[in-house]
Amino acid sequence: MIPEIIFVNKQTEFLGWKYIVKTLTKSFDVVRSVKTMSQNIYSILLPTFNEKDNLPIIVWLLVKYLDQSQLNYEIIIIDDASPDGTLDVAKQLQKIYGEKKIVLRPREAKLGLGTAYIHGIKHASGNFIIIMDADLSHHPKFIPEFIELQKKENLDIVTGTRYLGDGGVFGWDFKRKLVSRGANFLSQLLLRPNCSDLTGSFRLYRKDVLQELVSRCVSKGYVFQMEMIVRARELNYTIGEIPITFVDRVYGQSKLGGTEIFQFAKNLLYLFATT
Ligand SMILES: Nc1nc2c(ncn2[C@@H]2O[C@H](COP(=O)(O)OP(=O)(O)O[C@H]3O[C@H](CO)[C@@H](O)[C@H](O)[C@@H]3O)[C@@H](O)[C@H]2O)c(=O)[nH]1
Ligand SMILES: [Mg+2]
Repeated sequence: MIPEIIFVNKQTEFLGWKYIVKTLTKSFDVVRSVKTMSQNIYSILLPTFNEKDNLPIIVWLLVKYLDQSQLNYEIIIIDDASPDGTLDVAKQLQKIYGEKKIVLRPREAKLGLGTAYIHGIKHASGNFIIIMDADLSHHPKFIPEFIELQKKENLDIVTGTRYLGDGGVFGWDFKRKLVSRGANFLSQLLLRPNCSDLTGSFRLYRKDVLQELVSRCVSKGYVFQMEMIVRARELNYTIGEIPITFVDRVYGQSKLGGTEIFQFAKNLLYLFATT
């Protein structure tokens, strides 16, 4: 009789512990998921046109640096019917990393960089948006720095700058450097935006701020970047700057041509006259 009672007691004791462990594990899970839910979500927009060789590398680097920083994120690829098969590569990446991490939002034709961003924003589920080039000119290692500055100063926008501190440009020929410097100099002179790199396109925005800016922007091409900062200043949004290194692409070609430069000059004068 006595050994039986001891056995029953031992069994209830064991079941009791099992119950406590189970309940604790459940509560930890709840705490963990509440913590993740309250975290920010970052939507990274990658516009692509003929980037089949660059896309796998940039995605790998993004996953590496964002996972390392334990961030919640999604990568939205906006491909404009690239003839080199970029979309097929993007589909393979989606199979590898999953549909939650890699979101595909292709378009039927090459409709321009500015509208590619607008298209991406419509499908973004994050409360912060990161805009960057897909050709490895913008290194994902800078993203955690953008986020840290945004959090520290509670900023609306953080923009990468090639023209402050340790920032710089590598691999461009003299002509391209002149175009970039010239565009920045003229914009600074005419618009006085109080931002050192107006034409750069590596940026972090609060989503609602970006939506507001986009609704006020008239530019469609590369000049879109400059207009966003000018409009942000108009609306008194706060902007921080992080020095970045911009390295010219290894694979493929730049899509910036004479038409884009002409558009830039036209829109610069328009902004000068209207703001
Ligand atoms: N979807 C889509 N993507 C495009 C298009 N045009 C360009 N892209 C993508 O946009 C990114 C930048 O294009 P590049 O052609 O590599 O630009 P860049 O000459 O290197 O110019 C860079 O520097 C300029 C400042 O000096 C920036 O103004 C510009 O945004 C970009 O960062 C790349 O990922 C490219 O595939 C388009 O029409 N549609
Ligand atoms: Mg480029």
